[in-house]
Amino acid sequence: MKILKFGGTSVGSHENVRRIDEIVKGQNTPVIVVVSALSGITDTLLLTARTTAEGGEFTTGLSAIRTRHEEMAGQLFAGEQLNRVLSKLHPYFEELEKIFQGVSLIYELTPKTLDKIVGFGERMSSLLISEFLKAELIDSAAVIKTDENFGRAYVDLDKTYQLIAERCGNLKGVAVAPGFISSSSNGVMTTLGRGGSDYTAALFAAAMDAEKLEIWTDVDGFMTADPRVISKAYPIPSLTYSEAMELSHFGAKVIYPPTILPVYKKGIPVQIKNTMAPEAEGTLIGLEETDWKDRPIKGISSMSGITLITVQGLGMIGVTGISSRIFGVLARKEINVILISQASSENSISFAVDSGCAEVAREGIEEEFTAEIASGRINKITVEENLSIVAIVGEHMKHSAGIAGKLFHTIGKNGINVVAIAQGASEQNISWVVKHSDLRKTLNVVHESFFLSPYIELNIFLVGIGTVGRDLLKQIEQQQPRLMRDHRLKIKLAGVANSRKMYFDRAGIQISEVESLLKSSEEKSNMTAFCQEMIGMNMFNSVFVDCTANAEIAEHYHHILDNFISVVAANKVAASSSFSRYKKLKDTASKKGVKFLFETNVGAGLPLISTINDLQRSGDRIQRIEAVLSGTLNFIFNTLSEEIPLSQAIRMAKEEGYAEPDPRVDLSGIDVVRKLVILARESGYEIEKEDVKMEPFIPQKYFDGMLDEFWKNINEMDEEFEQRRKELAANNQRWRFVGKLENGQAEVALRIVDARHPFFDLEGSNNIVLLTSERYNEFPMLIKGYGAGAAVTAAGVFADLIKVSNI
Ligand SMILES: NC(=O)C1=CN([C@@H]2O[C@H](COP(=O)(O)OP(=O)(O)OC[C@H]3O[C@@H](n4cnc5c(N)ncnc54)[C@H](OP(=O)(O)O)[C@@H]3O)[C@@H](O)[C@H]2O)C=CC1
Ligand SMILES: N[C@@H](CC=O)C(=O)O
Repeated sequence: MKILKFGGTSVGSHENVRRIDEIVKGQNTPVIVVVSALSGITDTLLLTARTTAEGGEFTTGLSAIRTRHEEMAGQLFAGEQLNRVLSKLHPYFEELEKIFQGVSLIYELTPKTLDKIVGFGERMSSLLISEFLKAELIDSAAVIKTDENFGRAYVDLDKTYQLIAERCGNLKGVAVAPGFISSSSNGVMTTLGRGGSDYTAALFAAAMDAEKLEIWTDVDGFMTADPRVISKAYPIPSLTYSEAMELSHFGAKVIYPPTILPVYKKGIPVQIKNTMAPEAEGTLIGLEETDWKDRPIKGISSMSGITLITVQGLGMIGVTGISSRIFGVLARKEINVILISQASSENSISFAVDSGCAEVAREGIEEEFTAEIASGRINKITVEENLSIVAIVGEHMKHSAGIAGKLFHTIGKNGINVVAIAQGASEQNISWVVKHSDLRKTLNVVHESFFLSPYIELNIFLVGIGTVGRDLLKQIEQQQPRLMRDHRLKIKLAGVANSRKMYFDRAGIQISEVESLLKSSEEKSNMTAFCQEMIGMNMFNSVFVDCTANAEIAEHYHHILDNFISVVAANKVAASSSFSRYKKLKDTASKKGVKFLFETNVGAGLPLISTINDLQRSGDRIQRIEAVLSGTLNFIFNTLSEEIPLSQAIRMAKEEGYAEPDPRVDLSGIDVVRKLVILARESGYEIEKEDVKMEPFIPQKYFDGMLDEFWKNINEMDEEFEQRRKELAANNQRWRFVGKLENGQAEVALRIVDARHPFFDLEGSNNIVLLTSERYNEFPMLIKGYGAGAAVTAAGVFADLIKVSNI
């Protein structure tokens, strides 16, 4: 025999009732179908009852209940059968009307009367379903025996099992039973608590030693996390009874927790199935899980609307009876304690309750400890609101070292503050309290770090969609399928800005739509507002990517890193600003456990900074750097010819995407000074830009005015450069703009090199770096290649992004 339980949504429409019929017809064993009230009916019954007791009218509610059932009957039946079903329903409406009249006369609604009223929902739905399935109707109230604890009666299991077995022992086909309702030994109607229909089904299953209990609901089973918050959450194929209990107790409303015990005792498997998608596997609950045996964590549950109350005081230490008094008060006030945390110092006890009961709890405790509070032995009771509880659940956490370590490390790294923690010695559940505003991020972080997510997400906020930024987006779009396939990495663009507009979307911005979304966006670009929005979105694994050359934007890095967001910068301004600022940014990143990466600041995509870092970390010491670090200048010097004068070569460098947004930064030598400073600092030298000796090769007057004037006037230098170029060519010599660091002294200058010099053959916009270190001494390390350009620079930024993702 099987027990199939269908919830309110599953019986909420005639289409769904027809689905139930299909599901039941597919069974090849006797079946007891337990049903809830039609969706919404229990709430209407409760509301109407309460309104009536407060002097309101009941006719509207009653007529809504009547219409709903009559309509459903009209949709399921026709002709003679419809008349028969309606004639069976009408006595219920009449009885209900009489009860409401009684309540309206005496303005009183006892728990006993309320149980009587709400029980009508299941009585009427079971009538409709049994008629439609042409099944026998079992009166659950006659076989489930309880005490008279109305609203949530306690079941007399022995008696109930005996009565069910007697009633259903000879059942051959299909029977339908109302969920939720029961009766006392005096025959008074009781109920099993909200959600009690699951429990009814479990009682039938246990009494009949059923082969299986199937709970048919409107979700695909237990999910790895709350799917309303985590879009990547997916069904857990199997759980043990205790895992299901832990998960259902704590947020996941898939099954009513008391349901588990009767079936667990008999070892009856429970299958959670979706009535709307019967083909989905659902979740199988049993003594042992059938899948995911290697996963320590099966799911994450969460609960919002939590308040944490803390009783604290030096006078509590070593004093017996404090806990008993705290929880005694709460028990007397019928307040359910959801989580308890006490440090071994005994200096404080914190407990979490539903926010709706927090005030009553606080008052009760203050009253209980009036004397201790007055004498200062206990401080004022503290109440923290707007909290959520999150729990990870899994039987294999037991004796698995490192789970808590990994959990709290990951949470902390994402800037989430843990307000309180509790772990039972059963080691099946670690629960902790966070601010409600951190809930989404917490769930995402944990879901990902424990491999519950099918992929890792990196949330990108990109500023600057010019030569580099645009190519970066293109590369991400092209590479995304591969990253997903090989590394389970999804790069999600959550915010973008150029100098005019900005745009955000937590769900992810389609790369192909970036330009048009920015164009139509109503948000004007403003970096303070951008950072505010980005930080406020509180997304995990967030990275701010700066593909501008803007100094103001660089000012925001500290605030960004301080808020646990990594920074990847193509912009060189921050890393080459004052040493104290550079150091502060690095320290902040390290303190906050995020990354500040700027590999492309020198040599575009060439691995210069990372190589120096590796040498340093492995104990080497950089003694000397000699380098050509300007792609633009090298391109210009390689391009100048009789046909191409200086001014045209500069334009070409700009068009090729090598030059800075303002090419004077390249021509003045400032760009190379910045780069040399960055390399020196990464090599361990405390150096400022002003310390770098620079010999300009273009007169200062061309850099003083506006950019337009520069473009207009720079051709004045063409002739002189052509003259000098010819002389060099005649001597088989070339210009190279060289940066040098030696003995901590740095200089940049235009040098003339001949064919014997290693920099002579440096083509196009290439860069070259000779690193002399304690280990690379006689023969310095040489790194050479493209040192500018959209594709290589974007690739360098991309590589930094991948480093942030830690794949
Ligand atoms: N090009 C290269 O080879 C290399 C470049 N870099 C660095 O990469 C950075 C970008 O260079 P590149 O792409 O060539 O420059 P572009 O001029 O092509 O692009 C700059 C982008 O920054 C945007 N921007 C400028 N100011 C702001 C602001 N205040 N707020 C928001 N966005 C702003 C611009 O917006 P809008 O479109 O509205 O003007 C534009 O989208 C520079 O720092 C450069 O030094 C590093 C290595 C190599
Ligand atoms: N403008 C720079 C670009 C790379 O940093 C250069 O020309 O090298």
